[in-house]
Amino acid sequence: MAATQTIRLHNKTFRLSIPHDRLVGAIGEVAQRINRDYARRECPLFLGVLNGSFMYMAELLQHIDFTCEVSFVKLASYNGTSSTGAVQELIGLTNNLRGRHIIIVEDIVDTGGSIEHLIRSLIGHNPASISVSTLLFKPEAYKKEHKIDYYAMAIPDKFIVGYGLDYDQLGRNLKDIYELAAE
Ligand SMILES: O=P(O)(O)OC[C@H]1O[C@H](OP(=O)(O)OP(=O)(O)O)[C@H](O)[C@@H]1O
Ligand code: HPA
Repeated sequence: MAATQTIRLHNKTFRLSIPHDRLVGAIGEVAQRINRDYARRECPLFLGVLNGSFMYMAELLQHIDFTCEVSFVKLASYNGTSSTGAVQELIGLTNNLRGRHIIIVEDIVDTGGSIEHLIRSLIGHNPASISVSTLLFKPEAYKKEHKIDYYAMAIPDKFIVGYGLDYDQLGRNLKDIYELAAE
């Protein structure tokens, strides 16, 4: 069924930006790169960042062909459509990370504040390696130095929802990605 062209969430209108089949195609391609790079590493750990990463994680892992573990942590930094700048504490980490190869799984890297905070916390656990995988990357908004190793798609600096991403908690269930329409 064709995707709806515009939707309303709370008081805002969003228009269709990236249809589901393009997301899935791009995830398949990035998964093949991860498969090549990690084929010889001992049981890598995919570490998803909740809430937004759940859809990307579910699709990505169906394309991963090496033995791996999966876990999730939580950070929260956003209110409404702009960053509060205050990244909160990392919660939910129960794995022993010493000597592990960690692949962080994010729905979006925007300013980079969240992954910078997460990477700093993870380094303290002495993992063997850390890489970043994200469904979407906003290069024009990115303010940090850490390399974004695996991104399925680079997108313009516009607020988006769908496929795990929310506007004030709504829109995460949408199959497609929508961008905020000018009022
Ligand atoms: O690169 P940044 O500017 O830090 O933005 C990216 C982060 O913001 C969103 O999380 P949010 O804190 O909104 O939590 P959520 O996943 O529960 O929506 C998103 O899931 C990333 O984790
Ligand atoms: O564009 C976005 N949409 C939803 N959540 C986000 N978190 C960072 N950037 C975004």
